[in-house]
This record gives sequence, structure tokens and C-alpha cells, in this order.
Amino acid sequence: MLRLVLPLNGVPDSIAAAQAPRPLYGAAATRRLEQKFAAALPPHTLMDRAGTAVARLARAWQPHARRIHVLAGGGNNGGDGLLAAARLRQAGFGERIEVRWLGQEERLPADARWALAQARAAGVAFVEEAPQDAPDLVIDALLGAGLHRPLEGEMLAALRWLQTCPSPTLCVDLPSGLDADLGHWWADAPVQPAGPRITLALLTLKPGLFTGAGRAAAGEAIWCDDLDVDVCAALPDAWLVGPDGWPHRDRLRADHASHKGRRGDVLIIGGVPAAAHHGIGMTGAALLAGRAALRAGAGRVWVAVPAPPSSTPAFDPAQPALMWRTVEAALAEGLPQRATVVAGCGAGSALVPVLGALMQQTPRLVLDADALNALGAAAVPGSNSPWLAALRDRAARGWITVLTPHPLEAARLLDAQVADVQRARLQAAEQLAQRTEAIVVLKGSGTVVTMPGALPRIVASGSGWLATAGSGDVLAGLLGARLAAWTPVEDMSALLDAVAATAALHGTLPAASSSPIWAPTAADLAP
Ligand SMILES: NC(=O)C1=CN([C@@H]2O[C@H](COP(=O)(O)OP(=O)(O)OC[C@H]3O[C@@H](n4cnc5c(N)ncnc54)[C@H](O)[C@@H]3O)[C@@H](O)[C@H]2O)[C@@H](O)CC1
Ligand SMILES: Nc1ncnc2c1ncn2[C@@H]1O[C@H](COP(=O)(O)OP(=O)(O)O)[C@@H](O)[C@H]1O
Repeated sequence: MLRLVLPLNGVPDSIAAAQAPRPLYGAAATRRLEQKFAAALPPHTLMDRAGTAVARLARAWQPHARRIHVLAGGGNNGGDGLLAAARLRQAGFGERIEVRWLGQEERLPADARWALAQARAAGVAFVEEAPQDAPDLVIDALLGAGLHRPLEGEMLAALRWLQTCPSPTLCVDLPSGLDADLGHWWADAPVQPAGPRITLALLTLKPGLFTGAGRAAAGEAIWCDDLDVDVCAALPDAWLVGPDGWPHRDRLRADHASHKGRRGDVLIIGGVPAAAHHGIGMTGAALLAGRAALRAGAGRVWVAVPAPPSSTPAFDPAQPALMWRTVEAALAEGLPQRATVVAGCGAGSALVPVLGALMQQTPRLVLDADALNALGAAAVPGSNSPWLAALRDRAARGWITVLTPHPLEAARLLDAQVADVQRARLQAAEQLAQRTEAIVVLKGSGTVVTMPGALPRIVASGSGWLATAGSGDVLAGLLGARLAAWTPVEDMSALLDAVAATAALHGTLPAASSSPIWAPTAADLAP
């Protein structure tokens, strides 16, 4: 059955909520499934269904295309393309179906060999060169789940043509150049295609489609055809998740006897003013986090500033309900013991002296930005950092810690390069979670949320709209409100789901506040 998974950039709440969570299978798991189902079906059935599904979607998407160019590689991905060409030709679609096939007959897998014979028998035209002009439709079947190394030579040249071709392009299974497991882009070619593009995943959805380079390369929509077999019984490698609404909000509406003490307390620590921090003020970061926590339903929100009282703001005109403190006053009042603490948003180095106390005092802690930087390379193997010991001690007590690094912060924690983190985002998030025994939210395109012993979640929502200063502070505030309202249950994976759903909700906020002209800023996300 054919299903739309992600629509045009940005995910309206309703669609994402209705569709997620969805299981994601990497290349090895997909191959196992393919072998299992192929063994139970007549020869070539899966490839027949795959090629037919590609042809069907091509016709539906570009019904008026006259010249269709299929770029096909030498593996089974190319086989899908060859079979799609055969089916389009047999259906009398368009005026010319041509295939540029870069395979070698003697090295063809059995299914692709059969597909090649089908294309030849159907009278498809074979061409040697890339078109000089733009065909009405291009079908990208160069490489699929079999790609795990850099492209070179003829394949690289073909991919560069593909990425710069302005024609509407339908990618078969995965955009060529993308690693199915990692979301890594293996080619020295632009990730973002020049023309309109959609991707049709076959049999399974692969994690790489949704994180790292995946979203940029896959185009405006990702479809999936399960080839009429039931893959869902198999254990996935990860889950694709959407927002789950905002249960806190629904509960509050129904809770007539509620009072502010019942809705969850959040303490934001950050927002150092310029006067107290070498002329570099970051009050806005804590404001954004505080406003987001308040808007997301927290009953009481304090903002504690690591600075002397004389330089501490006392009032936010947009949200006068925010209560201001110095960090010392907040600690003296015992706020960290009873509130969920969100530490780091614009805290600068002033956080370091109190971080140890926070780790020891607060059962629910979100560490963002400067709090993460304060941890240094705590997550490298064999680290004897006192911060690592403090994080593990928290886990041993059953306390909740959520780390929200962007790729650079994750790289610092792992003493790695940003490119290493981005090359394998799921693995980087899992490493961080294993070593710190915390819930990790690795931000960026396709935010990854994981914790030790759990399958990672990839957030389905979000787009380049979120790449605006302060949007991470808004997420930290939302997480604070969500954790503050969290009722402990046995099943820790429910907490992971709640954290992932919060990140997914954050991903939908720009769509809710975008106008035809203005790009949303972080202040629009947390007014
Ligand atoms: N066999 C079947 O029944 C089915 C196959 N399917 C298709 O099969 C694909 C996977 O097929 P394969 O495992 O054959 O893999 P691919 O077709 O993705 O790639 C393997 C081929 O590409 C070459 N290759 C890999 N990396 C390269 C590089 N960097 N430079 C140059 N050449 C490179 C390999 O030598 C091999 O010829 C899926 O993506 C999907 O499109 C699915 O349609 C499901 C059904
Ligand atoms: N291209 C993108 N696609 C999806 N989400 C993005 C993208 N760029 C940024 N984001 C999201 O925006 C937020 C930015 O957070 P961060 O980098 O900490 O910014 P800041 O420190 O300015 O608040 C994160 O939630 C991140 O996942």
C-alpha cells in the first residue's frame, strides 16, 4: 500500500500525529525482511511490485510528462528503475521513456537482471549520455540502500548531473548519495536538489531519510510503499515520531480543581546580563526559555540569573508572571529541589560554580547550551570527569537528566568533530546517552532522541525555519514544562516518548506562526 509519510516541507500537526510513530529499518534489517518475504513469494515479485509502485507514483505526480529519463545503477535499486521504465512504456505513458543504465551485465543481481530483460522487451530506449536538456521527469534509481562509501568517477558525475538537473525527480527508495542508515551524504555534490523532488521508499522507511542530509536530499515529500507485505512485526532500528498533541494542556483544561502548584514548577538558570559578563549579555535566552515554559503550561516559572542582584532584571514586560531571582537566592530558597531545572540558556561560564550543586539537588534537570559546554569532554570513553560521575550518580538515583546538544555541543562532549557527529547522528546520540546515562536530544535536521537501552526516536517535524537564534532555548523551556508535569511511571520509554513528542511539537511551531513574508523568530515561537 502506498502512503504519504512526510508532506511538503513542514509537518502540519494533524498529519504528523496521525502517522507517527512509524518503524524505521536500516539497510541490513531491510535486506533481512526482503529475503524473508522474497522466499515466500514467486521469483521477482518484490521487484515487480517495487517497479510498478514507482511507475504508478511517477504517473500520478507528473501526469503530463512526455519525456521520462531513468538514471539506473548496477544494483537492485537500478533494477527498480528499469522495471519502472518497462511498466511506464507498457502503459503507453508519455512519448519517450529512456534509461541511462550504468550497470554491468555480468555483475547484475538476479532481480535486476530480470528487470533489465523486462525493460528491453518493453522497448525502452537506452542512452549512453546524460541529457543536455531537462527531461519532463527524471527517475533516480542510481543507488539505494546499497550505498555505504563515497561516490567517485562516473557515478559521481552522474549524481552531480542529477543534483543540478532542474527536472522534477522521483527518487527510488532513497535519494542516490544518501546513506540509508546514517543520513550521511556520500558525494561531493550538492545535497539540496535544483529541481522539485519526491522520494518513494520501498518496503521500509530507512532512518537516513529523516536525519542528517536525509530531509534536504529527499525533497518535498516522502512516500512509502510496503510492497503489500507486513514488515511491522519486525523489530525496527529506530522510530519516526511526531507530536502527540500537548497532553498537559488537555489535562489542565479538564482539571477544574487545579492550582498553580499542581501544574509543575520550572526554574530556568541562565540569561546572564552584559554588565556581569564582560559586556556579553544573554538575557534573551533565559527569557525565551522561561516564556516557553510558561506558555506550555507550567504553573510557576522562575528565571535565576548567575549575576549580582544589581544587574539582574526584575521584570519581563511581555510575561510579567516570570519570577526573577539571582542563582544564589534560588538555591537558598531550595527551588532546585522542587522545580524542574533548565540550566544553561545564556548562562555563560557563570554557571560552572553552581552546576555541581544543581546536579546533586534537582531530580529533574535539562542541561542546554552553556551547561553542556561546562561539562567539557565528559562523554569521551574512559573519561574520569567529575561531571560524568555526577551524571551517572543522578541516573543511579532514578533522577531525570535531559541533555539537549546541537551538533557542536555534542562534538565537544564526545571530543569529536562536528562532521563525525553529523556523519552518524543516531550513533552519536546513542554514544552520548550510553556514556552519560541521560536522555539525549541531538538537535538539528531530524532531531534524534534516545536514552540507554531504548530504540532511538527521530523527530518527523522541523525544517530550516527553526534555524534561528534562540529556537533551542524555546525547546529547552518546553522540555522543562513537560518534565515538570511528568508523573513518574515504571516505563521509562514513556518518558522518552514524551521528550521526543515535545521536540516534535517544537518542530511544528514555525509553521503555526509563519506568514507569507516574515520568517518566524524564536520570539514568535514563545510569545
Ligand atoms: N531485490 C528486491 O526484490 C528489492 C530491491 N529493492 C531495491 O534494492 C535496493 C538495494 O539494492 P542493492 O542492495 O543491490 O543496492 P543498490 O542498488 O543501492 O547499490 C548496489 C550497487 O551499487 C554499487 N555501489 C555501491 N556503492 C557504490 C559507490 N559508492 N560507487 C559506485 N558504485 C557503488 C554496488 O557495487 C552495487 O552494484 C533498494 O534500495 C531498493 O531500491 C527494493 O525495491 C525491495 C525489493
Ligand atoms: N535545518 C533544521 N531543520 C530542523 N530543525 C532545525 C534546523 N536547524 C535548527 N533546527 C532546530 O532549531 C533548534 C536550534 O537550537 P540551537 O542550535 O540550540 O539554537 P539556539 O542556541 O540559538 O537556541 C533545535 O531545536 C534544532 O533542532
